Amino acid sequence: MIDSRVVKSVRMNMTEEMVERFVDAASRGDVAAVSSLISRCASLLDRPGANGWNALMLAARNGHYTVTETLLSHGADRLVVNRSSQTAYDIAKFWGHTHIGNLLLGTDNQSQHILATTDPSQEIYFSAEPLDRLSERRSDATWQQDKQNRPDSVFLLFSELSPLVHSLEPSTGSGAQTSLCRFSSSLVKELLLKPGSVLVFLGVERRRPSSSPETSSEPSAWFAINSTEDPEVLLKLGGEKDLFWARRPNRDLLNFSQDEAGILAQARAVLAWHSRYAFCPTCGSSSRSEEAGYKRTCTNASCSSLQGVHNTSYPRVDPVVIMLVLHPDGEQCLLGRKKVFPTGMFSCLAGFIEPGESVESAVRREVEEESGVKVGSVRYVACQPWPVPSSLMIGCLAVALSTDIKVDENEIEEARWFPRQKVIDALFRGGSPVLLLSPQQTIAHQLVKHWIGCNSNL
Ligand SMILES: NC(=O)c1ccc[n+]([C@@H]2O[C@H](COP(=O)([O-])OP(=O)(O)OC[C@H]3O[C@@H](n4cnc5c(N)ncnc54)[C@H](O)[C@@H]3O)[C@@H](O)[C@H]2O)c1
Ligand SMILES: [Mg+2]
Ligand SMILES: [Mg+2]
Ligand SMILES: [Mg+2]
Ligand SMILES: [Zn+2]
Repeated sequence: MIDSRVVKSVRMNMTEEMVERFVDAASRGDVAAVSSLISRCASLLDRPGANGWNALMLAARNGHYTVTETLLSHGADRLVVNRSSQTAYDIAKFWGHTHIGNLLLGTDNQSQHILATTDPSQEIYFSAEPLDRLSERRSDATWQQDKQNRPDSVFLLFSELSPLVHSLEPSTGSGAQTSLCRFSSSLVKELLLKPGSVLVFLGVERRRPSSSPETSSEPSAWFAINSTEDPEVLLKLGGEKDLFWARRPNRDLLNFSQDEAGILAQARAVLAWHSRYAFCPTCGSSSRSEEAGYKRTCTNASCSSLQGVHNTSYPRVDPVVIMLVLHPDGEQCLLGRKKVFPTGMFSCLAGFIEPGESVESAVRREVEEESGVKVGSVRYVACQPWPVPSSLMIGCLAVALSTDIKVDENEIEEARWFPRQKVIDALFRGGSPVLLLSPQQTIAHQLVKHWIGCNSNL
């Protein structure tokens, strides 16, 4: 006679073994095994393995998109937590699998749609890093000279900080409307000898475009030049091509591909610093560019800036907080408009961080100064280099403690609480006379989208 306890224990072992096989398949990204095991035993879906992690968490941990999708399509519960109280979404986010995080946030078709549109590669405009900056090479004059002479090196041309660009055919499909004009060393050789030219080494390509011929085994170096020569004369350097200067910073700089925008953010901010620091901030003597454009040194031998390290000798970045303030009810957000905004446009509040201030304090101070609203908790979300001239926008979500609005009319014309649905309409159904958001290339837009995405799971 078989002891029923033995049968039960054997069954339990078999189930546990199956659970382990199932979570292991999810962890390895084996979609076929995951699907076949679910079809044999649907109850496996949310079962945790011995370490407390279920299949969805492991797929999220290891970046397996299709497995995550399969598990969700079978109804996996995305709110289950592991022993550290993390959901699969928390895990995907922690390990940087943004696309899986977005997938996990969606609860229905509507929010899937919303989230799908938040992922045009998920990169924040101006923040791509296609070049390796190779900072250790900046003081290697021989290496720099060699790179400047190479035929495959790329030179970008700026006049008064505006880049020389050409229009792209819409058929390129990248969404970019303009592209940076690339010059070879022979074309800019003479320009580099002019006293008003400033040269900055940007870095070397991390990846070679597959279409470009393998002219050398080394990746191409990129440089930026700001010239004070007559812009009309400079245009002729490009030959017959249809080139123009992208002059309006807040508009013309937003039409590039993600990679070019990243290069532009670096080049323009460093060149802007050169144009503003031609004279030493310590003694007023002239200063000269060194370290491939990453340092300016005072020409006055007795200047105290030559003793020790001084931040005035290096390119400057101004930190700015930009925040989407949420109403305590979680269903509205605070947006403001400056007088200069187009009609109907509202955006996140923003302000420069002051010396001796934390990000959180700056968020609370700027929101209260500009809108009269008091803010409690603050959470960092993402940042964006903003090369106008050289800010770093530090994007946060913040929760209001008070709701009465009293704007500082010097900075803001109007601030209002906008219900979630109005914001969704403005994001996904185009702007309306009621609410027009800033373009998607801005972090303000991305913060709003992020809030809508997060909220869809609540
Ligand atoms: N990418 C985006 O989504 C986005 C959105 C909003 C603002 N921004 C940028 O953020 C920056 C700051 O926003 P703001 O204008 O509301 O800031 P703000 O609220 O601090 O007000 C600006 C004022 O601060 C003072 N100020 C203090 N430190 C400064 C500094 N280092 N440089 C210039 N002025 C300084 C000046 O008097 C200036 O007029 C703006 O330059 C804007 O270009 C970007
Ligand atoms: Mg302010
Ligand atoms: Mg402001
Ligand atoms: Mg301020
Ligand atoms: Zn000096």
